[in-house]
Amino acid sequence: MPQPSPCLTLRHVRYAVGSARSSRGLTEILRGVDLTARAGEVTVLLGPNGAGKTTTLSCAQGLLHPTQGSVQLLGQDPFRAEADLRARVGVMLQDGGLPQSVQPRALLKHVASLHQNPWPLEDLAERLDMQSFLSTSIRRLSGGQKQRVALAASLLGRPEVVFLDEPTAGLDPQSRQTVFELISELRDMGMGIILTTHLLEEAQKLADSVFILKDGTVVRHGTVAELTSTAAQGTDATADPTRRMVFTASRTLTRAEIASSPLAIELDGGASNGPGAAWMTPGLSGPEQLRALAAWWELIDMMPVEVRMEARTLEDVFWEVSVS
Ligand SMILES: Nc1ncnc2c1ncn2[C@@H]1O[C@H](COP(=O)(O)OP(=O)(O)OP(=O)(O)O)[C@@H](O)[C@H]1O
Repeated sequence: MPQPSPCLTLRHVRYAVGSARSSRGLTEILRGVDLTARAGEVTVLLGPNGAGKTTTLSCAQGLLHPTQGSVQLLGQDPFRAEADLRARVGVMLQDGGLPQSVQPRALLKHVASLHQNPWPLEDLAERLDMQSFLSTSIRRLSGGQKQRVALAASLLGRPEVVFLDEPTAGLDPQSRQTVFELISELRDMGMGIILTTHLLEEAQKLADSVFILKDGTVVRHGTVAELTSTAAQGTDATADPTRRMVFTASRTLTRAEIASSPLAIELDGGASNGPGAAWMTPGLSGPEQLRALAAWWELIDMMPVEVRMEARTLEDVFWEVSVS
């Protein structure tokens, strides 16, 4: 099947702040970002705090001009584009960007009036379960309610591309599910959706394409299946990259014990060493490695509370990238 056309491309985008002449010099925030997002797909940007996600989105939206490299958004340079491009692109403002004294209904009506073929307000409000607070001033809304107002404002113009910076931050599980469903539907309607999130489970469910940033560059990219089936760095070449084993320790492991493990082990998902901590080993090639681990448990006199095999997830890939 032919790939859908790109709605956004970033080629070798560099962005620096400061001045070569000042004592502090130039600080490079983006160090050559390459990224392609396609119409009818959800493209997710992941990365630890400070990786450069927001700066990448700002360059993609034309809010910042790259120091080097090029950006094409719907075939145009967004930094120099005219108003017609703005009407085709939706951007979700963070809470601080919403006018606080206005009611959502008035704000959304105003936004709708700026577009030729807006989404009917009542319909969108119903989809996002917003009817009960359309007439409450934004200042008095909860964080999750404000989040939905911002999302609705970005979608009202039926944009071809929408940028969503952490669209489900602060939402309860039910509202999060509502937003997931809406995003999936918009994708199926052909919208290009570019989003950042710290919720890796959400990224795994929604993403057609994932870009993991670290220190201002893309360190991994691909579909979730591609990322989770690529062997982790430092893994035995014979290991199955799609599987990992997790065991829950009954007590704290000493440094010497960890170093004596026959397979590299890491605390799972940022857990801390202690009783009940989950340790994982990425990729097991066969039962002989499990036997070696069991022999090690016997040697250090530690019987795990739980042992399980799991499919490798996007979260595993994220942690591998974050600690490497
Ligand atoms: N104008 C600026 N001047 C100096 N440093 C900046 C500027 N803008 C961003 N930075 C730095 O660049 C790095 C990347 O910032 P950015 O906001 O793009 O990261 P992020 O991946 O979105 O992080 P988070 O997940 O915390 O939102 C950070 O270390 C930030 O402090």
